[in-house]
Amino acid sequence: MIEIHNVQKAFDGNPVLRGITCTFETGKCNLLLGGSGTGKSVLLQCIVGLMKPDIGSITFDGTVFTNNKVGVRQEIRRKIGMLFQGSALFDSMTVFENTEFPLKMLTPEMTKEERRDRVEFCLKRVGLENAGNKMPSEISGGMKKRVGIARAIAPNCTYLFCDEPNSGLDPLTSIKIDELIHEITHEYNITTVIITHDMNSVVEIGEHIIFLHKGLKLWDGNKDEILNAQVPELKEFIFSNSLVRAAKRVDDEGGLEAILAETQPQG
Ligand SMILES: Nc1ncnc2c1ncn2[C@@H]1O[C@H](COP(=O)(O)OP(=O)(O)OP(=O)(O)O)[C@@H](O)[C@H]1O
Repeated sequence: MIEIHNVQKAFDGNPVLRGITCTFETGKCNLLLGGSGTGKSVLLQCIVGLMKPDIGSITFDGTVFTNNKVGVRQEIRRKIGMLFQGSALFDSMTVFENTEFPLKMLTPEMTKEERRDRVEFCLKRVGLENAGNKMPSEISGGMKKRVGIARAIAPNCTYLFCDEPNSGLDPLTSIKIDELIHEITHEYNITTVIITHDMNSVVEIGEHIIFLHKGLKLWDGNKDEILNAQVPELKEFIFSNSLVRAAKRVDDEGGLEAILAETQPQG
């Protein structure tokens, strides 16, 4: 479990995080949801230690990360896997080498054979058992995300952070990537945090959702509760999504058949 307590961050006097308190639960997909510029990436960077909050604390499974000794912070960092927005693969390395990279960095005690076994296991787990020799330029966007996931879990991460894992993917591939992240989270009991503004992900894998708006947490709950949330900013966010609007219209206007009948060309 990751506990965030009263985290505040400002740039040049402009507050971006205005006292965020929330928890990310173990073994669940925790979605950090919100529109552009609401502070999701800044919060993520504070959590993984790339940025320092001005005020507040961040605790990983009972160990305080903020302002703790370098050794303690490094130990926590080693348990963090990151799936970056653009996958961030090394173009000059094969899929196998990309996946092996964090093992070389973080677990120098592993032998070459142990690393190979682990990489092969992870690539198989994400459905890329035959792609190890390919270069990033030779694979699709969805495959790149899969390599990113394999690389993140290779060192047996306890915490997995995914920055907009669906960006640049078609809807079907997005669902598959969401499903994979969900399966892995449950299989290995990982605390997964996913930055998103994708309502499809909310519906598919939103086991715990934290809604940010202008640097404040305005709501948290799960996918079954979100459509009934009585927070105007959240409602506005949800219903700005065209699919949700369409679904609501189907509901309001007596089903899809009625809408289709109404929109059929006459004569
Ligand atoms: N290093 C920085 N220096 C100054 N301002 C920053 C910095 N990083 C972020 N900001 C500002 O903080 C605000 C929140 O940015 P952030 O990237 O966290 O938004 P976001 O919710 O992740 O948006 P998006 O979904 O568009 O990525 C923005 O106004 C941004 O310009």
